[in-house]
Amino acid sequence: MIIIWQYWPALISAAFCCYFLHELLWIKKRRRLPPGPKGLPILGNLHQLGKNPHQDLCKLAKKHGPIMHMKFGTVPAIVVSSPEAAEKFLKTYDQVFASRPHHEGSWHLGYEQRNLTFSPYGPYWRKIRQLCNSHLLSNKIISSFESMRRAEVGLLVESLKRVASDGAAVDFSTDIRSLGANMSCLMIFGKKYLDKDFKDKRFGNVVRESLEISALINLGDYFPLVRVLDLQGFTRRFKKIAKVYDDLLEKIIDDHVNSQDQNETKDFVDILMDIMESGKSEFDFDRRHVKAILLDMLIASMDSTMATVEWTLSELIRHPQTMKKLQKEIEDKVGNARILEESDLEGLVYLDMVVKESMRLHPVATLGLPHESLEDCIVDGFHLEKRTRLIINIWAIGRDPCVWTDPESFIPERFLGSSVDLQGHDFKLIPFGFGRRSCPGLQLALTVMRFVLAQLVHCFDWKLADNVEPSHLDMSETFGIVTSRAKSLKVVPIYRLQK
Ligand code: HEM
Repeated sequence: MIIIWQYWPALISAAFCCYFLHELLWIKKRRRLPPGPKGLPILGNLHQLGKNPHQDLCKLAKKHGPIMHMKFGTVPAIVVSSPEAAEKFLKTYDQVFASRPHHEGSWHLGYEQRNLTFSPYGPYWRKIRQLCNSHLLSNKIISSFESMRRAEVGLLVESLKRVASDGAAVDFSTDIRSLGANMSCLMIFGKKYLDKDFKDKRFGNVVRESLEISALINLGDYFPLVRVLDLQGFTRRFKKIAKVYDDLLEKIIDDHVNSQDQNETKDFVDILMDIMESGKSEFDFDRRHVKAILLDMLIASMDSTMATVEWTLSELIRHPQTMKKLQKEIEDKVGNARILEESDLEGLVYLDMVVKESMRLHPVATLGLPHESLEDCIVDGFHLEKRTRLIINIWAIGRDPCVWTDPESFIPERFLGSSVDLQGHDFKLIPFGFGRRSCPGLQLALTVMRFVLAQLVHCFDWKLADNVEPSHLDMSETFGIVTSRAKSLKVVPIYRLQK
C-alpha cells in the first residue's frame, strides 16, 4: 500500500501521458488534414500572405499540393489550386461549402450581410439570388440598357478622337474606370452620381476606399474574440463609409419616390422599389434590403468589368499580331465606315478567344470570394470541420502548367476548336466561379466587356506613351477585391475609321 502511495504522482503522470498520447494519435487519425505549410502559434499562416496573396498561395501550393490546409488566426482554411480540386469543392461538395464567412466590411456596408455577395447560405440568400437573377440581371434587363451603353461608350470614343487628333497621350486606366462607374450608376441609380461630391467626399473615392479596405487582412475576421477591440480601426472606418453610403442611398431612393418622371427604362432603384411596394417579394423586404442590394450591384460591377478591359487592351498592345487579327475580324463584319453595335458582336469568334485568354491570365477576382462550410465533411479522406473557409485560387488554376501549355504566354489561338467556355463547364477556366455562389453578373459583364473592347479596337490603333516598347509594358498587379494593373496604362490612341 505504502509502495503504491509512494509512486502515486508518477502513476498519475503516466496515466495523463498515455491519455494525451492516445488522444493525440486518435485525433490525428480521425482528423486527417490536407498537407499545408506549418504555421506560427496564434497567427497560423497569416504571416505568409504578402501584398499579392494569390501569388503567395500559388507558390505554397506548388510545394504542398492543390488541396492545401492552412490556418488564418483561429480560422481553418482550405486553398484549392487545380481544376480537379475545384470541381470537387464547387461541384461535388457545392452545397456543403455554399455559405460565406462573417466579413466585417460586408457586415457594416451590407446592412448586416443582407446583400447577395456575403449573405450566409439559406432561404434568404436563395430568395434574393432568385430576385437578382430574374429582375436585375436577366437578358431582358441587360438589353434594356443597350442604348445607354452605346451613348456612354460613344462619349469615350469622341473624347479619345479629340486626343488622337492632337497626337496626345491619355491615362487609359482613369478613363476606362470612369466609363465603368458611369455605366454602373446609370443602370443602378439612373444618374451618374459617382461624378458628384457628396458631403465633402467624392462618391467614387468612397467606393474605392471601401473596396481597398475590404481586401486588407482584418484581424477581427480571423480572431472573432478580439473583433470588438477593432485593433486596426477598420470597423470605425467601415461604419463611417457605411454612413456616407446610407445617406446617399436614402437620397437616391427619396428622389425616385418623389420623381414624376416616367422613364421608359427602369433603373435598379425603380425595379427594387416596385417589388418592395407591391409586397410581391414573399419575404421580408424593406428599404434596408433594397439598399443592401443596390450597393452590392454597384460594388460588384463598377471596377470588375473595366479592369478586365484594361488587362485585355494591355495584352493586345503587347501582341500587335493579335491586335491586327482582332481588328480584321471586326472590320470584315462591320467595315470601317461605321461604329459597331452590340448586335454586331454575334459570331466574333476571335474576340471571344481573346477575352477567354485575357480572363485566364488576368482573372480580376483572383481568389474569388471566400466560401464557408456548413457542416463537418470528409473530402478525399481529409476531415474538414464545420466553418472551414474555402479559397479557390482562380489565378493559379488559369496558370496551372498541368492543364495549360505555355501557361504564362498570351495565346488566344489555344481556344481554337476548344469547348472551354467562361461559364465554368471546364474547371480549368473559372473566372466567374462555379456552382451556387458563382457570379450572377456573368452575362452583363461579358456583354459590356466585349462591346467596349470591340469598339475601342475597331476605332483606334494604340501605342504606348513615352515611346515604351510593347514588350517592356509593366504588367504587375495590385491585389484587391478586383485585382487590377499596378501601374496606369498610358497610351496614345490613333483614330483608324474613315472620318
Ligand atoms: C469581369 C467581371 C466579373 C468577374 C470576373 C466576376 C467574378 C466573380 C466571382 C469569381 C465571384 C465569386 C464566385 C464564388 O464565390 O464562387 C463573383 C460573385 C458575385 N458577382 Fe461577379 N464578377 C464580375 C462581374 C460582376 C457583375 C457585373 C455583377 C453584377 C452587377 C456581379 C455580381 C456578383 C455577385 C452579386 C456575386 C455574389 C454571388 C453570391 O454570392 O451568390 N459580378 N463574381
